[in-house]
Amino acid sequence: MNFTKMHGLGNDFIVVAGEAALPENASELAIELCNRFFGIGADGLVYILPSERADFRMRIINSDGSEAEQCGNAIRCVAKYVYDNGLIDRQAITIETLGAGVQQVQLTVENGKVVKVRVDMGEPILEGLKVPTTIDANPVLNQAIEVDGRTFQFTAVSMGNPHAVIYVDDAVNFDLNAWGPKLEVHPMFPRKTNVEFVTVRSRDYTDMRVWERGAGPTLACGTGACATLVSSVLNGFTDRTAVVSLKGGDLLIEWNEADNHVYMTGPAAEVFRGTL
Ligand SMILES: N[C@H](CCC[C@H](N)C(=O)O)C(=O)O
Repeated sequence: MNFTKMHGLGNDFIVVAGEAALPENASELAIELCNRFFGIGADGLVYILPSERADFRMRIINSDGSEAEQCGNAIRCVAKYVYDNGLIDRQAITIETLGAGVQQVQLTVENGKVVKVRVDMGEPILEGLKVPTTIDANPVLNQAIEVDGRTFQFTAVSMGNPHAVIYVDDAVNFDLNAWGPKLEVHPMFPRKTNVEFVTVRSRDYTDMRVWERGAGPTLACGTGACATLVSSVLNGFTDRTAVVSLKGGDLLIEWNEADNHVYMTGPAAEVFRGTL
């Protein structure tokens, strides 16, 4: 099996193209290959598959073997892969995902290689029961949630996958490992959740650190950055276009008022290729 190791702001993936469909053992493969000691090491295993509705289809399996509906950093890596490897020669392409259907993707190319990708991440889902959470509200804003005697307040946003956005005084130094795993599996989230800890710095700049569902602490989360921007607009903290600054780098996120779509712009990189 040939693979390409890629990342979006340090959120890293094993990318596999050429399969006609998701292999039966994709979940076990993801657990084995994403292991950073006994395998290749990555946050997820990504398959580029044929699509009847788009140029390509992406399916992403977290390092714990669970399939996610959507992955912002991975979709930028897929876009780079297909252009750099000559599978497509257009700079406006479409990629289908489980959670957001057919997505428009715009490539920026320098010296024949993709250096930046702008992705239409679709419309945010704000109805609490559809995120899903157990809270019947639309939207779920500043919902109290208690874990181990500490009460947080979260705003719920789905980008196809569930996110709980929590505002804290110092996201950069927040103890992610202490609280992330407990919130991820809280019963308020029937399909678990990604958790974003956010500090708003200005109307167009936020710091965010993420504990990902099925992957743990990652250096960046594209859908999490989209959820952070949407939540920050809903709470009146930022304008509709802002930088979400992650441990691995910055993403530019826009929640377009006219079409209600969220647009994410950021880099994608290839690190190495290999054969298993
Ligand atoms: N762990 C996430 C999937 C990957 C999302 C993240 N890596 C991104 O860039 O959006 C989930 O289970 O919903």
